[in-house]
This record gives sequence, structure tokens and C-alpha cells, in this order.
Amino acid sequence: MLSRSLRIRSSPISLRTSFQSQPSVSRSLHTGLRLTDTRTLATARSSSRTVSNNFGSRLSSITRHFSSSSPTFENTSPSTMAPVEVQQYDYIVLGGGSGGSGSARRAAGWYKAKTLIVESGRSGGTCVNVGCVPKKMTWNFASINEMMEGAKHYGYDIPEGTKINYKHFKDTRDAEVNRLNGIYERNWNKEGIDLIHGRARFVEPKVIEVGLPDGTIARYTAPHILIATGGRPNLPDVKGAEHGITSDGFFEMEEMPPKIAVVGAGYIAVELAGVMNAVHVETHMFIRGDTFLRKFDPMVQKTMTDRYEAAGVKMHRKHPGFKEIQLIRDGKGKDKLLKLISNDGSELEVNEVLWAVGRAPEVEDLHLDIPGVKLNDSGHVIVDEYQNTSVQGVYAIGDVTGQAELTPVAIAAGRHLGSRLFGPSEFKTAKLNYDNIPTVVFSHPEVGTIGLTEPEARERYGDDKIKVYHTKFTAMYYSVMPSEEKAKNPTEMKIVCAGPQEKVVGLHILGLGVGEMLQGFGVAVKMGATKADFDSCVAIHPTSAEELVTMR
Ligand SMILES: Cc1cc2nc3c(=O)[nH]c(=O)nc-3n(C[C@H](O)[C@H](O)[C@H](O)COP(=O)(O)OP(=O)(O)OC[C@H]3O[C@@H](n4cnc5c(N)ncnc54)[C@H](O)[C@@H]3O)c2cc1C
Ligand SMILES: NC(=O)C1=CN([C@@H]2O[C@H](COP(=O)(O)OP(=O)(O)OC[C@H]3O[C@@H](n4cnc5c(N)ncnc54)[C@H](OP(=O)(O)O)[C@@H]3O)[C@@H](O)[C@H]2O)C=CC1
Ligand SMILES: N[C@@H](CCC(=O)N[C@@H](CSSC[C@H](NC(=O)CC[C@H](N)C(=O)O)C(=O)NCC(=O)O)C(=O)NCC(=O)O)C(=O)O
Repeated sequence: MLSRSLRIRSSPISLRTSFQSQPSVSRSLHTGLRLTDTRTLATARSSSRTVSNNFGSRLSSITRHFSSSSPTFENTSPSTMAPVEVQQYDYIVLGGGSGGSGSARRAAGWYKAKTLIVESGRSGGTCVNVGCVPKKMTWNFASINEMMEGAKHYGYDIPEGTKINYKHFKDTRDAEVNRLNGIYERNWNKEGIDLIHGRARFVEPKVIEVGLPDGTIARYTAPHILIATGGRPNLPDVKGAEHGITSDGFFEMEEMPPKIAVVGAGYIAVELAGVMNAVHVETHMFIRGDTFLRKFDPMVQKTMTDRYEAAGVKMHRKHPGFKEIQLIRDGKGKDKLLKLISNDGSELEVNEVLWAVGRAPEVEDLHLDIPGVKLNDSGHVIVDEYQNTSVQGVYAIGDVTGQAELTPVAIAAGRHLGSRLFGPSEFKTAKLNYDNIPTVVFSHPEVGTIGLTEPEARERYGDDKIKVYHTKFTAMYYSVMPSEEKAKNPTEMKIVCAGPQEKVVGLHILGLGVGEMLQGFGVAVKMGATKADFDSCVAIHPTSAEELVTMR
């Protein structure tokens, strides 16, 4: 539906004309290193590249909303650029998100490395500001409405039309995020980590430069530099796409739109569509395939897509893509009106469009060409199993590497790296094992998964080596509800086993509470549990989880 390349645009806070006539900055460091900067805008722009994404779609990345308060290099005119001293650290961490924070705290807090974090936006990164934290809080908010609707079947007299004060919730959520921003900065401070707010870029292979809020620049060097700059949401190359929002904009909404279109079929699309549907926003999902969550086990794909449809989400399956988004009326919430024109000519008017079509690594104004850090075809930083980039002494972790884009993954990889670089000799080979990472989609209901999907397991081990255990049932919570409600709310589980020992190589669960259920089973799978090990654990009755140890 869209053309075949991913164009990563320079963001508005990338280098502009102030560097065109920038004089050479040449100075000696107390380390004996001599720095030269003769770079011009042309060099800056050359870091903007055209690459293909996994889905063959043409997309452009947009600036994260909270970065608008960041200092920009545009403020830095040549005349204000007095020679700057290059300050020396043991460890420079670019990005104070989950991975950067985790790594810096390990290096400084545990091993006393002199550490600097450079953060261009709000401390805590995506997870705290526009990811896991506000998302999970919103999921809780929506789940309460689902509970209230269920409550009438238990005899509670919940008045029809109970009002939801979204603005109240949004303000409370914002306050919690602000509180966490402060906690992050206080933790860094307690652990002796220096924090600079500004946007970093390389000016020499081991020297980075940061535009400061007062318009000056600062330079820093270290033998170890970590790239932990994360990612940002993509916008598709559709005429008028900018009239819609991404997940960043979702968290800025002051009121829920009465009718929304969600485009995409991954974690974010499914989670945010689920939230809105649960609070009775008319939610349309536009997906390219027949199901969403297409990287998950087929059981999850089918049951969850059907379940969303049964719960009221208007699914537009096999959608051919959009030709144009027209802004009919500017405004907020119900006052905003957009017309979506699809490639097949069909039209739909909605109050908002949420693009959830993947994320791009945040690399383009880092000038990674200066140290020579290599990127892959999707623009992610290439790393080996120890998070080393192609350049000695430069490392990358988290979303910027495109490896399992999850907060605990970024934190764990960052901590291992901190231990490896600055810890005692027993950590010299410390690294994160990326096998069997458990993950939960906070959909309605949740989905949990670890290990291989059934097709992946069949492919890896061969059909004759695979045994699959499967169950689908109505959780007791729904037992008081009419049969059509029960049918709409399945709980489903699949255990994929390999070899004569029936080692559990994949576990896929969906239903109420599975998000909390998976962590413990994840430990078992990580330890190499077999089906017999599962069965040897006595069931906890009555729970949904007990089905996992009693399956036949
Ligand atoms: C809507 C949403 C929901 C999510 N929900 C979950 C969830 O429930 N569970 C889960 O595990 N994961 C979730 N994730 C994913 C999770 O947020 C990321 O995997 C995680 O934040 C990645 O951490 P990171 O350190 O790699 O990057 P980030 O947390 O993105 O941190 C990168 C930081 O670098 C800064 N930066 C960028 N460029 C520069 C520069 N040039 N100079 C200085 N600083 C720079 C950015 O401002 C940012 O603060 C979610 C993501 C989204 C978008
Ligand atoms: N609960 C959690 O732990 C969460 C984790 N995350 C992390 O953040 C990552 C990013 O999330 P997300 O942005 O949802 O990315 P995902 O990679 O999960 O999904 C991207 C989706 O975009 C769809 N897509 C891509 N291009 C287009 C297009 N042009 N038109 C229509 N659809 C398109 C793809 O659909 P198709 O199926 O057709 O290919 C795919 O489903 C996740 O992979 C996850 O690692 C995010 C949120 C929650
Ligand atoms: N898991 C519980 C606890 C939530 C929690 O961990 N809250 C975090 C912030 S939100 S999430 C932000 C995320 N934290 C985590 O993922 C928690 C880390 C885990 N406890 C561990 O030690 O591994 C992160 O990016 N961490 C980077 C870092 O650790 O440096 C916190 O710091 N709370 C302090 C408070 O409330 O007082 C829950 O979901 O309820």
C-alpha cells in the first residue's frame, strides 16, 4: 500500500545553519587528545539516510513531543561559541531512559565510575514519560470501567451512564510521571552521576558535544561511551498524516475523542485501541493483515483479534492503506474532525487518528559517522552479544539497537554492560542472554508469551518432535455472566513442548491476570522446565493459572 523505503527525516532539533559557518574549533585536552571540528551542515545532513524497514513501508520518524523543551544547536551561533574545555569522564551515557539509567547507576553506584548522563528530553526516557508507566496507568483506568460493567452481574447497582472524568485521570497520571522524573534525577544525584540536559552528538570519535540551555556548548570525552538514545514513533508517508497523533500525542490528549481510528497491529495499536474501546470510545482498527499481533502465536492472533471485534472494536482487516487524511475541523476531542480516505476510495470521519505503525531508532543527529558506528538496514545500531558497536569503546543498548524493545531488556543489558566495563574480573564476560524473554501485551484481556510460537517450534525442531497442549475455558470470574458475555471473554493457553522430555519451548496465555502469571512461569521456562516439571507443581485452586499445571 505504501512505497518501499523508510525515510528518516532530520528532526527540527537537528543541526541547522548555525553550523554552516562554524569556525574550526581546535584545542588540546588535558588527556593530550587534540580535537578538531570542521564539520558543516552538509556533514550534518549526510547523516540523514534512506533505509528499508521490515514491512517495506515508507515511513518518516517524528520528533518526540517532550523534546521541544530541549536546548537546540540552533541557539548556538558561531559568535557565542567560545572555545570549550573538554571534560573527562570514565563513562558517558547518551540518553537517560531505562537502559542508560540502568547502566549509569550500575557503573557509578556500584563501581564508582565517573559517569555522565546526557539527556535531551525528560529524565526516565520513553518508559516513564510516554511508554510503560502512563500506558499501564491508562490500562488500569480502563480496566476499572470493565470491572464496573461486570459488577452489575454480581448484583452491584452501578448507575447507567456513570461519568468518567478523563481530565482528572490525565492530571493525576501527569503528576505521577513528574514525580518519577524527580526520583530518577535524585537517584542519579545520590549515586554521584552528573546529568546534562541537552542533545548530544559526536564531534570526534571519543568526544561528544552538547548544546546547553544557555546557548553555549559543552564537550565531554570518555574511554567508554554508551549510546542509549532509544527510539521514536513513525509517521507513515500518507498525505495529511501529520493531522493525526502517535503514542506520544496520545498521552497529551486532554479528553478522549468520541471516535478514533487506530492504524497498526502491534503492541501499541492493540494496547491503546483496547483502552479506548473499554471506555466506550468508538474505536476503529485498521490492520494490513487478517489479524493483529502477527509476530505472536496464531492462537493469540486469532482469539485476540476476534475478541476485540466481539468487544466492539470495528476491525478493518486487510486494509489497503490510506490515500489521504483531511483535516475537516481543527480542535480537541469531539471538536476535531478528520476525514480518512482509503486507497480503495472508502471514507470515514473520525475525531482522531492514532498512528501505531512501529518505531524508529533515535540516531540521526548523533553523527555516528564520526566515530564510524555501523547501522543495519533498519537504521538500528549494530551490536555484538556484549553490546559492543563496530567501534572500540562505543556501546549501544536498548531500543536504539532494535533488540527486544522492552524496558527490562534495556535495563538488564545496561547493568550487565556497566558490570563488564567497571566491575571486578568475574564480570568481564557479563552479558544479557536474549533467549526466552517473557513479554506481556496489556490488551483487554492481557496476553503473555515466552519462547517460540508453535510454527517457530515446528520449524526449529520438526513436526514430529513437537507436542502442543492447549486449553480454552471461561474463567470463574465470568461464571455469573450471560452466555454471550462468557463467549466474548475466553481464557486460552498453549504449552509448546519439544523432544522426548517435552521441554517447554513456548508458552502462550491470554485472559484475566495473565500479565502477573507469566513472570513465575518465565523463571521455570528459563530453567529449562519440562511439561512433567509443570505437572509436578500442585495446582492452586481456583485460579486460571492452575490450568497450566494440569493440562492434558
Ligand atoms: C507506548 C509505549 C508503551 C510501552 N510499554 C511498555 C511496557 O509495558 N513494557 C515494556 O517493557 N516496554 C514498554 N515499552 C517499550 C519501552 O518503553 C522501551 O523499550 C524502553 O523505554 C527503551 O529504553 P531505552 O533506554 O532504550 O530508550 P528510551 O527509554 O527511549 O531512552 C532514550 C533517551 O535518550 C534520549 N535521547 C535521544 N537522543 C538523544 C541525544 N542525541 N542526546 C541526549 N539524549 C538523547 C531521549 O530523550 C530518551 O530519554 C513501551 C513503549 C511505548 C512507546
Ligand atoms: N507491553 C509492552 O511490553 C509494550 C512494548 N512495546 C515495545 O515497543 C515496540 C514498538 O511498538 P509498536 O510501535 O506497536 O511496534 P510493533 O513492532 O509491535 O508493531 C508495529 C506494527 O505496525 C504495523 N505497520 C507497520 N507499517 C505499517 C503501515 N504502513 N500501515 C499499517 N500498519 C503498519 C505492523 O503491522 P503488520 O502486522 O501488518 O506488519 C506492526 O503490527 C514493540 O515492538 C515492543 O517491543 C510497546 C508497547 C507495549
Ligand atoms: N514493578 C512494580 C514497581 C514499579 C516501579 O518499578 N516503579 C519505578 C518507576 S516506573 S518504571 C521505570 C523503570 N523501572 C523499572 O523497570 C523497575 C526496575 C526494577 N525494579 C529493577 O530493579 O530491575 C526504569 O526505566 N528504570 C531505570 C532504572 O532502574 O535506572 C520506580 O522507580 N518507582 C520509584 C517509586 O515509585 O518510588 C509495579 O509495576 O508496580
